[in-house]
Amino acid sequence: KLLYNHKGRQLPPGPKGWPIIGNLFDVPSKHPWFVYEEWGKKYGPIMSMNVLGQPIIVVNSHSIAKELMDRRGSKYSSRPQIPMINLMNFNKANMALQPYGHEWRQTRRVADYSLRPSAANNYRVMQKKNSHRYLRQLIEDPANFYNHIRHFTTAVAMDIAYGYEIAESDDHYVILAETTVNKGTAAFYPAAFYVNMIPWLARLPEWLPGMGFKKYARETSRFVQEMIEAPFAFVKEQMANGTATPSLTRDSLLECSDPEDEGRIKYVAASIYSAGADTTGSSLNTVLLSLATHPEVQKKAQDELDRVIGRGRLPDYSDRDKLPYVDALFQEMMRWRIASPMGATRLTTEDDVYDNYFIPKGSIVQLNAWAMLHDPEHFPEPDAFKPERFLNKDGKCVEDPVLSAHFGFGRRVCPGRHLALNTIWITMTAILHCFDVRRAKDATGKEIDINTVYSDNLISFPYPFKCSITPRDQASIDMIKATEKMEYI
Ligand code: HEM
Repeated sequence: KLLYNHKGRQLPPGPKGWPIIGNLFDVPSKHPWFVYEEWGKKYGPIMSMNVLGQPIIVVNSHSIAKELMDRRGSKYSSRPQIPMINLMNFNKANMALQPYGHEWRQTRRVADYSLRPSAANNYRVMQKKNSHRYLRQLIEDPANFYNHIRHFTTAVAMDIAYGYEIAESDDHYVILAETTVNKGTAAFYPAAFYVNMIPWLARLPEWLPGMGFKKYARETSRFVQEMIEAPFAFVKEQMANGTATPSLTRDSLLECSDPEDEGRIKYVAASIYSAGADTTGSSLNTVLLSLATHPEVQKKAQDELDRVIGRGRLPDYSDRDKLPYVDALFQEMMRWRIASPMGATRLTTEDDVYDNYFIPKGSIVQLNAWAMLHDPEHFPEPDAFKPERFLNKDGKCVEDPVLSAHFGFGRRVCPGRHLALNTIWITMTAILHCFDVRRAKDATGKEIDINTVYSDNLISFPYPFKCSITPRDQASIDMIKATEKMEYI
């Protein structure tokens, strides 16, 4: 019934399923982006599966994703609703989970306005300040880089959202946000809770045996509530006292005329941490991993920085146009390893036909950003790390539109992308300027291998790895130490 519909048209090709269960056992349990990339060679750039009657469409091609998500956005912009996530109210803490419709449009209006490029640029000073603190931490305790990155991305998210400066450790809001987001992401997978696969279980009373998930959801929803409300109340209190510092919450509240926008501002502010901290953190890990595994690329970028900036100061955003190789390296890093290789899942809200294939209303659509950014036709030798692929014959860095796949498509494209790119660029450039990042060595002096395959969590991270991060020279130490007394205006 599902395979042939809408005037006898067929769904896109895909693995042959079984009666009733369909492709239940074909759904990849590990690294789906690799599996779908491989399937693409057999079935083509758009594929389908049917799991217990649920159509799943997988798109490996950038141009097809653009056609469907950009040009036919009204049909492809909703999100599947995950029962446990909604029971926990976690959908209220991350607008990426909101279904398409009037309320999403209103929330998105607030997000787009407050995170637009010119607004994002206002946060550059704060991003620079936090990136400088990270550099100081790398001098003092380089082995702990993973924790420093966590602290850094949380600090940026809380500062942008609420103008709140987090404590060095054991910060109440940070613990709250981390605990909530960890509980939320753990509940995403179909197998995490039975109710995700059998939604009507949610309608049964909590006292019945096997209903423990309802109690868990009720308890977790209290964390979610506090994560959303507590920092928001902090800003309002500061505004009442006249002590609020600039933040997305303060600035949006000052400008908002529609009283209903207050709830939307709260939603967007909470989404900054839940959608922005780990994704940016993954990319900051990629900075270190890609440099440690490609010393020759690192050297070329350092030579350019030394030539353009010299050894007397740290790089700044205004230097960007003069650093084509560094920029090409930045683009290659964002192509080579991806924080969210399968993007965020979509749900279709109307029937559609693409290239004579039928795509029914209610289909889950997965956009394989990994396959798009590793398409050998577009990026020859896709797993090689080659910044040169973005340089033209005059040595200028050329922005490739396919790279946007990293941040999604169309109406639901990541609204935080300008902020994220600003954080990553300023940090990557300062690390290149001040540190040599290398593979760590074992007790015998042999280099320790680094696994460049990332985890298959919702947000994909490198598996824990070791690298050596040492200041390039005394000038590097001086430049970083000088930031302690720097005035940020
Ligand atoms: C390297 C960092 C980041 C990556 C790779 C990333 C990636 C993505 C992707 C792939 C989507 C889904 C887009 C789609 O459905 O087509 C998304 C959505 C979203 N991102 Fe980001 N993101 C990053 C950083 C951020 C930051 C810093 C923020 C907040 C300031 C943010 C806020 C959001 C929000 C709110 C959504 C949901 C948009 C909606 O559903 O309408 N992201 N992001």
